[in-house]
Amino acid sequence: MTRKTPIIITGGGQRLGLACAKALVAQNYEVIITYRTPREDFELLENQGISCIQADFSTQLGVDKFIASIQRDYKALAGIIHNASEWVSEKNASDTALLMEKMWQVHVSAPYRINLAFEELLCAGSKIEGQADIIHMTDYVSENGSNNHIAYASSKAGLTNLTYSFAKRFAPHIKVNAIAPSLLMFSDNDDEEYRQKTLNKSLLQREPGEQEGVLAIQYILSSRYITGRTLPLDGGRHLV
Ligand SMILES: NC(=O)C1=CN([C@@H]2O[C@H](COP(=O)(O)OP(=O)(O)OC[C@H]3O[C@@H](n4cnc5c(N)ncnc54)[C@H](OP(=O)(O)O)[C@@H]3O)[C@@H](O)[C@H]2O)C=CC1
Ligand SMILES: Nc1nc2c(c(=O)[nH]1)N=C([C@H](O)[C@@H](O)CO)CN2
Repeated sequence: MTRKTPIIITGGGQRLGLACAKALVAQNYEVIITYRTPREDFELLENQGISCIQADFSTQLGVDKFIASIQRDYKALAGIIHNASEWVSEKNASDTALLMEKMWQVHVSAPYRINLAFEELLCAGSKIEGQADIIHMTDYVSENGSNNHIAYASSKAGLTNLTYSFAKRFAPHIKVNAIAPSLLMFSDNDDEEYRQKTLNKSLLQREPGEQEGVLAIQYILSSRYITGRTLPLDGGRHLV
Protein backbone atom coordinates (compact mmCIF):
# COMPACT_ATOMS: atom_id res chain seq x y z
CA MET A 1 0.00 0.00 0.00
CA THR A 2 1.58 3.29 -1.12
CA ARG A 3 1.64 5.92 1.58
CA LYS A 4 -0.60 8.86 0.78
CA THR A 5 1.90 11.65 1.44
CA PRO A 6 5.21 12.14 -0.37
CA ILE A 7 8.70 12.47 1.08
CA ILE A 8 11.11 14.86 -0.60
CA ILE A 9 14.82 14.07 -1.03
CA THR A 10 16.83 17.06 -2.21
CA GLY A 11 19.85 16.36 -4.41
CA GLY A 12 18.41 12.97 -5.37
CA GLY A 13 20.00 12.74 -8.82
CA GLN A 14 22.96 10.60 -7.74
CA ARG A 15 24.81 8.72 -4.99
CA LEU A 16 23.14 8.79 -1.55
CA GLY A 17 20.04 10.76 -2.59
CA LEU A 18 19.28 8.45 -5.50
CA ALA A 19 19.95 5.28 -3.47
CA CYS A 20 17.64 6.59 -0.76
CA ALA A 21 14.89 7.44 -3.27
CA LYS A 22 14.98 3.92 -4.71
CA ALA A 23 14.95 2.33 -1.24
CA LEU A 24 11.99 4.41 -0.05
CA VAL A 25 9.97 3.74 -3.22
CA ALA A 26 10.58 0.03 -2.59
CA GLN A 27 9.07 0.64 0.88
CA ASN A 28 5.94 2.13 -0.75
CA TYR A 29 6.77 5.74 -0.01
CA GLU A 30 5.68 8.31 -2.58
CA VAL A 31 9.05 9.95 -3.37
CA ILE A 32 9.95 13.33 -4.85
CA ILE A 33 13.58 14.07 -5.67
CA THR A 34 15.07 17.43 -6.59
CA TYR A 35 17.94 17.62 -9.04
CA ARG A 36 20.09 20.48 -10.32
CA THR A 37 21.62 18.70 -13.33
CA PRO A 38 19.25 16.95 -15.78
CA ARG A 39 20.07 13.27 -16.42
CA GLU A 40 18.83 10.78 -18.98
CA ASP A 41 17.62 8.24 -16.44
CA PHE A 42 15.01 10.54 -14.93
CA GLU A 43 12.36 9.11 -17.27
CA LEU A 44 13.13 5.67 -15.84
CA LEU A 45 12.87 7.08 -12.31
CA GLU A 46 9.48 8.64 -13.11
CA ASN A 47 8.34 5.20 -14.36
CA GLN A 48 9.49 3.77 -11.02
CA GLY A 49 7.22 6.27 -9.24
CA ILE A 50 9.88 8.85 -8.34
CA SER A 51 8.82 12.41 -9.21
CA CYS A 52 11.80 14.50 -10.34
CA ILE A 53 11.76 18.28 -9.83
CA GLN A 54 14.53 20.61 -11.02
CA ALA A 55 15.74 22.95 -8.26
CA ASP A 56 18.91 24.97 -7.71
CA PHE A 57 19.28 26.06 -4.11
CA SER A 58 22.30 28.31 -4.71
CA THR A 59 20.04 31.36 -5.07
CA GLN A 60 17.09 32.64 -3.04
CA LEU A 61 15.08 32.74 -6.29
CA GLY A 62 15.80 29.06 -6.84
CA VAL A 63 14.59 28.27 -3.32
CA ASP A 64 11.48 30.46 -3.82
CA LYS A 65 10.61 28.62 -7.07
CA PHE A 66 10.98 25.23 -5.41
CA ILE A 67 8.84 26.21 -2.41
CA ALA A 68 6.12 27.64 -4.67
CA SER A 69 6.01 24.52 -6.85
CA ILE A 70 5.57 22.17 -3.87
CA GLN A 71 2.97 24.41 -2.19
CA ARG A 72 1.08 24.55 -5.49
CA ASP A 73 1.06 20.80 -6.16
CA TYR A 74 0.87 19.15 -2.72
CA LYS A 75 -1.40 19.36 0.32
CA ALA A 76 0.73 17.26 2.71
CA LEU A 77 4.28 15.96 3.11
CA ALA A 78 5.52 12.95 5.10
CA GLY A 79 9.01 14.42 5.25
CA ILE A 80 11.95 16.16 3.67
CA ILE A 81 15.56 14.97 3.58
CA HIS A 82 17.97 17.87 3.04
CA ASN A 83 20.68 15.99 1.17
CA ALA A 84 21.63 18.52 -1.55
CA SER A 85 25.18 19.62 -0.99
CA GLU A 86 28.41 20.75 -2.61
CA TRP A 87 31.75 19.74 -1.11
CA VAL A 88 34.15 22.50 -2.13
CA SER A 89 37.67 23.06 -0.82
CA GLU A 90 39.33 26.47 -0.34
CA LYS A 91 42.09 25.30 -2.69
CA ASN A 92 39.52 25.11 -5.52
CA ALA A 93 38.00 28.51 -4.76
CA SER A 94 39.36 31.72 -6.30
CA ASP A 95 36.90 33.84 -4.26
CA THR A 96 36.56 32.67 -0.65
CA ALA A 97 33.84 35.23 0.08
CA LEU A 98 31.71 33.66 -2.65
CA LEU A 99 32.58 30.17 -1.40
CA MET A 100 31.41 30.93 2.15
CA GLU A 101 28.25 32.57 0.78
CA LYS A 102 27.46 29.57 -1.42
CA MET A 103 28.11 26.97 1.28
CA TRP A 104 25.80 28.75 3.72
CA GLN A 105 23.19 29.36 1.01
CA VAL A 106 22.92 25.68 0.01
CA HIS A 107 23.51 24.03 3.38
CA VAL A 108 21.82 26.50 5.77
CA SER A 109 19.65 29.18 4.17
CA ALA A 110 17.85 26.81 1.78
CA PRO A 111 16.99 24.14 4.42
CA TYR A 112 16.02 26.94 6.87
CA ARG A 113 13.60 28.64 4.45
CA ILE A 114 12.19 25.35 3.12
CA ASN A 115 11.53 24.00 6.64
CA LEU A 116 9.69 27.19 7.64
CA ALA A 117 7.69 27.20 4.40
CA PHE A 118 6.67 23.52 4.66
CA GLU A 119 5.62 23.44 8.35
CA GLU A 120 1.91 23.34 7.45
CA LEU A 121 2.39 20.62 4.80
CA LEU A 122 4.44 18.52 7.24
CA CYS A 123 1.84 18.93 9.98
CA ALA A 124 -0.84 17.81 7.52
CA GLY A 125 1.35 14.81 6.67
CA SER A 126 1.80 14.04 10.34
CA LYS A 127 -2.00 13.91 10.78
CA ILE A 128 -2.23 11.37 7.92
CA GLU A 129 0.88 9.25 8.59
CA GLY A 130 1.09 9.62 12.38
CA GLN A 131 4.34 11.61 12.22
CA ALA A 132 6.48 13.62 9.80
CA ASP A 133 10.26 13.90 9.51
CA ILE A 134 12.92 16.40 8.61
CA ILE A 135 16.42 14.93 8.18
CA HIS A 136 19.49 17.10 7.68
CA MET A 137 22.53 15.45 6.08
CA THR A 138 25.40 17.08 7.95
CA ASP A 139 28.99 15.84 8.34
CA TYR A 140 31.46 14.63 10.98
CA VAL A 141 33.43 17.84 10.36
CA SER A 142 30.50 19.88 11.76
CA GLU A 143 31.86 19.11 15.23
CA ASN A 144 35.56 18.84 14.45
CA GLY A 145 36.28 21.34 11.69
CA SER A 146 38.31 20.73 8.55
CA ASN A 147 41.70 21.99 7.31
CA ASN A 148 40.75 22.04 3.63
CA HIS A 149 36.95 22.50 3.61
CA ILE A 150 36.58 25.30 6.17
CA ALA A 151 33.55 27.08 4.70
CA TYR A 152 31.86 23.74 3.97
CA ALA A 153 32.42 22.50 7.54
CA SER A 154 31.12 25.75 9.06
CA SER A 155 27.95 25.53 6.97
CA LYS A 156 27.35 21.92 8.02
CA ALA A 157 27.73 23.10 11.63
CA GLY A 158 25.05 25.69 10.87
CA LEU A 159 22.82 22.93 9.51
CA THR A 160 23.46 20.90 12.68
CA ASN A 161 22.27 23.83 14.77
CA LEU A 162 19.12 24.16 12.65
CA THR A 163 18.35 20.56 13.70
CA TYR A 164 18.08 21.59 17.36
CA SER A 165 16.03 24.74 16.73
CA PHE A 166 13.53 23.07 14.40
CA ALA A 167 13.22 20.02 16.69
CA LYS A 168 12.03 22.36 19.45
CA ARG A 169 9.84 24.49 17.19
CA PHE A 170 8.12 21.61 15.34
CA ALA A 171 7.56 19.12 18.17
CA PRO A 172 5.53 17.03 18.77
CA HIS A 173 4.18 16.40 15.26
CA ILE A 174 7.41 16.68 13.27
CA LYS A 175 10.69 14.93 14.19
CA VAL A 176 13.87 16.77 13.17
CA ASN A 177 17.20 14.91 13.12
CA ALA A 178 20.60 14.96 11.43
CA ILE A 179 22.93 12.31 10.09
CA ALA A 180 26.68 13.06 10.24
CA PRO A 181 28.79 10.73 8.10
CA SER A 182 32.57 11.03 8.09
CA LEU A 183 32.93 8.88 4.94
CA LEU A 184 30.13 7.25 2.95
CA MET A 185 31.56 6.85 -0.51
CA PHE A 186 34.54 8.28 -2.33
CA SER A 187 34.25 10.36 -5.47
CA ASP A 188 35.50 8.91 -8.77
CA ASN A 189 38.38 11.38 -8.90
CA ASP A 190 39.72 10.50 -5.42
CA ASP A 191 43.19 8.97 -5.97
CA GLU A 192 44.61 5.92 -4.13
CA GLU A 193 46.75 7.99 -1.76
CA TYR A 194 43.79 10.13 -0.70
CA ARG A 195 41.59 7.04 -0.29
CA GLN A 196 44.11 5.26 1.94
CA LYS A 197 44.70 8.41 4.02
CA THR A 198 40.95 8.79 4.50
CA LEU A 199 40.37 5.12 5.35
CA ASN A 200 43.12 5.34 8.00
CA LYS A 201 41.20 8.14 9.75
CA SER A 202 38.66 5.70 11.24
CA LEU A 203 38.96 2.60 13.43
CA LEU A 204 37.01 0.45 10.96
CA GLN A 205 39.08 1.68 7.98
CA ARG A 206 36.44 1.01 5.35
CA GLU A 207 34.30 2.86 2.80
CA PRO A 208 30.78 1.91 3.96
CA GLY A 209 28.97 2.92 0.78
CA GLU A 210 25.67 4.72 0.23
CA GLN A 211 23.59 1.94 1.79
CA GLU A 212 25.02 2.91 5.21
CA GLY A 213 23.35 6.28 4.75
CA VAL A 214 20.13 4.69 3.50
CA LEU A 215 20.00 2.46 6.60
CA ALA A 216 20.43 5.47 8.89
CA ILE A 217 17.64 7.35 7.10
CA GLN A 218 15.30 4.33 7.29
CA TYR A 219 16.05 3.96 11.01
CA ILE A 220 15.20 7.59 11.77
CA LEU A 221 12.02 7.44 9.66
CA SER A 222 10.89 4.29 11.52
CA SER A 223 11.65 5.74 14.97
CA ARG A 224 8.79 7.12 17.10
CA TYR A 225 11.06 8.68 19.69
CA ILE A 226 14.16 10.35 18.24
CA THR A 227 14.24 14.10 17.64
CA GLY A 228 16.83 16.82 17.93
CA ARG A 229 19.63 14.32 17.55
CA THR A 230 22.57 13.70 15.19
CA LEU A 231 23.27 10.10 14.16
CA PRO A 232 27.05 9.73 13.62
CA LEU A 233 28.23 7.40 10.85
CA ASP A 234 31.99 7.62 11.41
CA GLY A 235 33.51 4.14 11.77
CA GLY A 236 34.95 5.05 15.17
CA ARG A 237 36.86 8.05 13.79
CA HIS A 238 36.17 9.96 17.01
CA LEU A 239 38.39 7.48 18.91
CA VAL A 240 41.41 7.55 16.58
N1 LIG B 1 29.90 11.21 0.29
C1 LIG B 1 30.39 11.18 1.53
O1 LIG B 1 31.31 10.41 1.83
C2 LIG B 1 29.83 12.11 2.57
C3 LIG B 1 28.64 12.79 2.35
N2 LIG B 1 28.15 13.62 3.32
C4 LIG B 1 26.88 14.32 3.07
O2 LIG B 1 25.89 13.36 2.69
C5 LIG B 1 25.06 13.91 1.65
C6 LIG B 1 25.10 13.00 0.42
O3 LIG B 1 26.46 12.90 -0.03
P1 LIG B 1 26.73 12.62 -1.60
O4 LIG B 1 25.73 11.63 -2.09
O5 LIG B 1 28.18 12.36 -1.76
O6 LIG B 1 26.36 14.04 -2.22
P2 LIG B 1 26.75 14.63 -3.67
O7 LIG B 1 28.05 15.36 -3.60
O8 LIG B 1 26.56 13.57 -4.67
O9 LIG B 1 25.62 15.78 -3.82
C7 LIG B 1 24.27 15.43 -3.80
C8 LIG B 1 23.53 16.29 -4.77
O10 LIG B 1 23.51 17.65 -4.33
C9 LIG B 1 23.09 18.40 -5.45
N3 LIG B 1 23.43 19.81 -5.34
C10 LIG B 1 24.66 20.36 -5.20
N4 LIG B 1 24.56 21.71 -5.21
C11 LIG B 1 23.24 22.01 -5.38
C12 LIG B 1 22.50 23.21 -5.49
N5 LIG B 1 23.11 24.40 -5.46
N6 LIG B 1 21.16 23.13 -5.64
C13 LIG B 1 20.55 21.93 -5.70
N7 LIG B 1 21.18 20.75 -5.61
C14 LIG B 1 22.51 20.81 -5.46
C15 LIG B 1 23.77 17.76 -6.66
O11 LIG B 1 22.82 17.83 -7.72
P3 LIG B 1 23.13 17.57 -9.28
O12 LIG B 1 24.00 16.33 -9.33
O13 LIG B 1 21.75 17.35 -9.85
O14 LIG B 1 23.80 18.81 -9.80
C16 LIG B 1 24.09 16.35 -6.20
O15 LIG B 1 23.50 15.34 -6.95
C17 LIG B 1 25.56 15.33 1.40
O16 LIG B 1 24.81 16.26 2.13
C18 LIG B 1 26.99 15.29 1.92
O17 LIG B 1 27.47 16.56 2.33
C19 LIG B 1 28.81 13.86 4.49
C20 LIG B 1 30.01 13.22 4.74
C21 LIG B 1 30.56 12.25 3.82
N1 LIG C 1 28.22 16.96 -0.92
C1 LIG C 1 29.24 16.16 -0.56
N2 LIG C 1 29.75 16.24 0.68
C2 LIG C 1 30.80 15.44 1.01
C3 LIG C 1 31.34 14.55 0.09
C4 LIG C 1 30.76 14.48 -1.21
O1 LIG C 1 31.20 13.69 -2.07
N3 LIG C 1 29.73 15.31 -1.49
N4 LIG C 1 32.39 13.75 0.41
C5 LIG C 1 32.97 13.83 1.59
C6 LIG C 1 34.18 12.95 1.82
O2 LIG C 1 33.84 11.60 1.64
C7 LIG C 1 34.85 13.08 3.14
O3 LIG C 1 33.91 12.79 4.10
C8 LIG C 1 35.99 12.08 3.27
O4 LIG C 1 36.88 12.25 2.27
C9 LIG C 1 32.51 14.78 2.64
N5 LIG C 1 31.34 15.51 2.22
